[in-house]
Amino acid sequence: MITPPDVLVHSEAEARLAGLATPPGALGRLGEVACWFAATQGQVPPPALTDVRLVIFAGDHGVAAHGVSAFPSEITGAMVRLFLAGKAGVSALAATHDVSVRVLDLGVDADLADDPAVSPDVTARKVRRSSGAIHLTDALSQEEYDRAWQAGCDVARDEIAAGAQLLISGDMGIGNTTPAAAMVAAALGLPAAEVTGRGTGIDDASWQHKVGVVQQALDRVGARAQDPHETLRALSSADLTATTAYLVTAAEAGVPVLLDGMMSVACALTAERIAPGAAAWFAAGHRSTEPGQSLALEKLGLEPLLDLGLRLGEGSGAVAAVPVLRGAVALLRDVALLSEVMG
Ligand SMILES: Cc1cc2ncn([C@H]3O[C@H](COP(=O)(O)O)[C@@H](O)[C@H]3O)c2cc1C
Ligand SMILES: O=C(O)c1cccnc1
Repeated sequence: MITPPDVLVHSEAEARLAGLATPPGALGRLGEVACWFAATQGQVPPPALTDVRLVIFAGDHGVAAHGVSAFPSEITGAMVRLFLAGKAGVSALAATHDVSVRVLDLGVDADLADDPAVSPDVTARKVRRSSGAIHLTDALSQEEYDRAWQAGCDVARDEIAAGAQLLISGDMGIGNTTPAAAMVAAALGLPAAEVTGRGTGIDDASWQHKVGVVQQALDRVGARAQDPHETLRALSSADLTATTAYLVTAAEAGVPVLLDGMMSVACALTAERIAPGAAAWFAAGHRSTEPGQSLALEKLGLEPLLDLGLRLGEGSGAVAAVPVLRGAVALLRDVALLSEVMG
């Protein structure tokens, strides 16, 4: 069981919120998320939110070759290069909101280590080239699983040691909404049709096919999906396993996480299965268009800060929510108390 954020500090934060020179409740969800952040920092008023770190977990998925995505796997490696060049969607948001970006290749099909523009720390923890096609075979061997898990733990510890006040997980991997859907179905005991979305934008016929693939994966794994580690090994991938380990490690270390879309939240749901109580350290950045993401958030008891119709991934929805959280923290820190104003 994970130790939750400090309950006494949370009450103290609520008392300060109630005393601010604002009508009671006027700050709505901003007030709630500010109190949550204060509790994670163990301090009222909380420190200003300055050090926010995004780690993008990249990897390819064997299932992508089976008609589940609108795009080919070659995009994954190309996007990793674009993150490193600071030119992807999430790069623009992260630069605007002062969020650092680190990219980790756990299982990209392309051999990025050959590229002089890719620094060795990006590829140092690579587990394999492309995880297994989950409807036909387990995503990872036990040995690969252990290495992916360790990589996620290590990168979280690294970012925490470097001063992270808040962590974000991002994803890059064509086809990854398929394993993420399988992870949510396994956790919630739901059929594939309820959790499967359109990912990069597939048509009706491809969606029907994708539902069949997710269901085939669930049927193949059977009762093994009752175990969260087996769920990851059989139904996820190197990148999603590392993401889950990163989230568990953050919660164990008492560092809060702002969750992103389908992949981030599927991993958060799995992290909660592995380490009950972990979700108390998570806040939801945004609501994605993937149905499985909303179902998983509901199960975790998390209400997203933003609902913008985003379906990009990369950590973009969480990074877009950083200024909202920063503003909430500033309100709890910097607004005068009504008692002071009234003398
Ligand atoms: C150019 C491009 C950039 C992306 N950035 C994130 N994704 C997102 O889309 C993919 C998941 O959707 P699906 O399961 O349908 O393949 C992942 O790579 C995810 O990170 C992208 C996808 C594309 C095409
Ligand atoms: O929910 C997401 O993050 C998402 C949705 C579609 C494609 N890529 C990511």
